[in-house]
Amino acid sequence: MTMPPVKYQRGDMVMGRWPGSSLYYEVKVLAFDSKSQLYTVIYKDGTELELKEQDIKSTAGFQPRSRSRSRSPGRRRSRSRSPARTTRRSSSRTAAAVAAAAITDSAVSSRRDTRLKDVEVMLSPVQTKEAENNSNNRHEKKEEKQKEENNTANKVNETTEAEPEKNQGRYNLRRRKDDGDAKPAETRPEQLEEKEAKRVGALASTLSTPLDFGGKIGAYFWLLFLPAWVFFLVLQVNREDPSLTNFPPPLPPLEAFWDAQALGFVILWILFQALLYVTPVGKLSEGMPLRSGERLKYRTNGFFAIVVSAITVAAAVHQGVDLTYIHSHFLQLATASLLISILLSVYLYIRSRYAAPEQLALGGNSGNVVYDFFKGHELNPRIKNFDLKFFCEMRPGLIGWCLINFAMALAEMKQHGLDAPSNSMILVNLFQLLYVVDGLWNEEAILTTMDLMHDGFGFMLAFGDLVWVPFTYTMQAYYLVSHPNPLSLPALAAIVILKLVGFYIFRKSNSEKNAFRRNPADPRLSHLKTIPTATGKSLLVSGWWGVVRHPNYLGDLLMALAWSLPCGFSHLLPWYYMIYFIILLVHRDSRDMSDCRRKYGSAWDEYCRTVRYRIIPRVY
Ligand SMILES: NC(=O)c1ccc[n+]([C@@H]2O[C@H](COP(=O)([O-])OP(=O)(O)OC[C@H]3O[C@@H](n4cnc5c(N)ncnc54)[C@H](OP(=O)(O)O)[C@@H]3O)[C@@H](O)[C@H]2O)c1
Ligand SMILES: CC(C)=CCC[C@@H](C)[C@H]1CC[C@H]2C3=C(CC[C@]12C)[C@@]1(C)CC[C@H](O)C(C)(C)[C@@H]1CC3
Repeated sequence: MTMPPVKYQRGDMVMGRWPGSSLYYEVKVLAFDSKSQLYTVIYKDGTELELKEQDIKSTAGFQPRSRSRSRSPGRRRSRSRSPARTTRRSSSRTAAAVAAAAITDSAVSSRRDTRLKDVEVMLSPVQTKEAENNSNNRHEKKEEKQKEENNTANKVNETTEAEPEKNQGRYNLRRRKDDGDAKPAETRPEQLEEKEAKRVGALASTLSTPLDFGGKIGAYFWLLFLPAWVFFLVLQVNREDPSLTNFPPPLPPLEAFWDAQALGFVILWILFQALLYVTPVGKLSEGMPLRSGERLKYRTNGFFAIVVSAITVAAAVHQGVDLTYIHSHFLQLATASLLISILLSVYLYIRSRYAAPEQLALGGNSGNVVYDFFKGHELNPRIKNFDLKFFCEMRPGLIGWCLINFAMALAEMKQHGLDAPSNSMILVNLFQLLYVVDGLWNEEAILTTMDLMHDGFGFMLAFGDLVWVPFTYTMQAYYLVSHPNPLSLPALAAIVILKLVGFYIFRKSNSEKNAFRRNPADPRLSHLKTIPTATGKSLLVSGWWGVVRHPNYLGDLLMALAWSLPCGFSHLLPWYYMIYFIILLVHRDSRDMSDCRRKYGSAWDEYCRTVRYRIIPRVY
């Protein structure tokens, strides 16, 4: 069977109809999916849509508009206008003005959301002659409004008429279906047939997304560097003087890395956590809507899991189990975990090759085996209801981190003949325990984070969750075992205050965003201002998210500082987490910035203009 030729080519400038209206805007063709027969186009404000061929026209069929031709938006605005246009001038706003005007109290905006019939991006709309005639006759008033110029801003249109309703299901605004807070305005499952949604998912997953982490070469580098770095830290921290001047640490014989019993313990630990995860205790929480419109269910019983784990460990210690084994076999335990994370990543890579397109993440499809293996391609790999990514991120490594810290406290007592751990060790243990317990208590909030919503599950996260977190986040506690650092009372008090301030910012900001994403009409958030976006989702622009663009990172960084301070300043090694964390969060922030720019177009630009700093107010 021969396929009909593709009418529009990648890079063509054409006119694309805006969903639910008779308006056409100049768009650029980005891709065509032969399976779904949908074109991906990009509007001038950066919003991407998938359109059918019948909703695309070549520019030739459109009335030339002298006002918009070959003039920059700036020049157009400053141009003198005909008297006939003066009545419209007030709404011929600059992009910034429109978006600024669109910053509304969330109470108002959520009320407005429920009345919305359409969300419109104003991008120099142009109509076909036919449509214009009709409009002239039927909707004179509306036509007036539609003709107004506005090049890049998103605008929420409250006044659209019935026509959009019948059109809506034919268009696919990418990301709409994974929007949590767009229900009233956007998510109309009955209008979007399942088949259509699947096709959108399929198209989205085949689009190439920009490569992260230094691209293909970067992936090779990270694959080798990350495990090597873990071993470097583990070998270094054991030394009496773990300073950089003693680099590189002497390499032990290869056999020293391996211990079958250690592998057995790691497997047992993971199975134990898996058993707790599947135990039908606790809430079944809904994830954010996927591209297919589906919402997965997650068993969020993390707090139950850590409590049962703590009781089990306490009982084992009581029975005489020597947990200092973890300190003395750290290297072998790390090797065993690395092996498991590699095997898991191979499994994940293979199954992602057979996964349905709508189950894939938007990254990890470069076609390069190493990059895709590293980045991960399947969004939510599951064995029946067992969600591998969620489980790995929240259970064995995270709870294992606390177990290892506790073992380090016991090792410190044993090594120095103490009746109780040192103050520094207690602080590090309690601070990090609080962080983990909080994460598990608010486990549902993880469902609105980048990793869960957008990232595929591959080596990076599998290794990060099973090796990186338990074996490098425990460096401070490990360091303190052989490098005691007595703390004065004022120092101790200052560190505790720092931790609490950081924790407060972290928790409040994460909860605010999570509550808003889950229910934007939440009355507790009615005092907050928001910016509507073309996807139907809004952005918080006051409250914590109006202070900086990532207030949660700020709180996290303050806490990280409080974790390193108890170790003193004699070595750089216990500061490793702080340094790594700054790099990680700065990189995550810029990754998120470009993702959000792609998703929200000029609304995101407006958010960035309103909230100028990324993580630290007035600094960064
Ligand atoms: N300890 C560690 O190793 C570690 C590592 C990384 C992260 N973390 C912590 O994990 C938590 C989650 O971090 P994350 O990196 O996933 O990022 P995040 O800040 O939780 O999520 C970013 C997402 O939030 C939404 N968003 C951004 N600005 C918004 C606004 N103004 N209003 C409403 N929604 C907005 C956007 O998603 P949508 O618009 O699509 O909803 C954006 O993609 C953070 O607290 C972070 O500190 C810890
Ligand atoms: C391999 C490397 C260098 C990176 C992998 C990153 C990975 C270790 C982190 C990515 C997201 C992080 C995260 C937490 C732990 C570390 C990550 C998985 C988190 C579960 C820690 C506890 C918090 O309360 C949290 C907010 C739930 C965290 C969510 C993000």
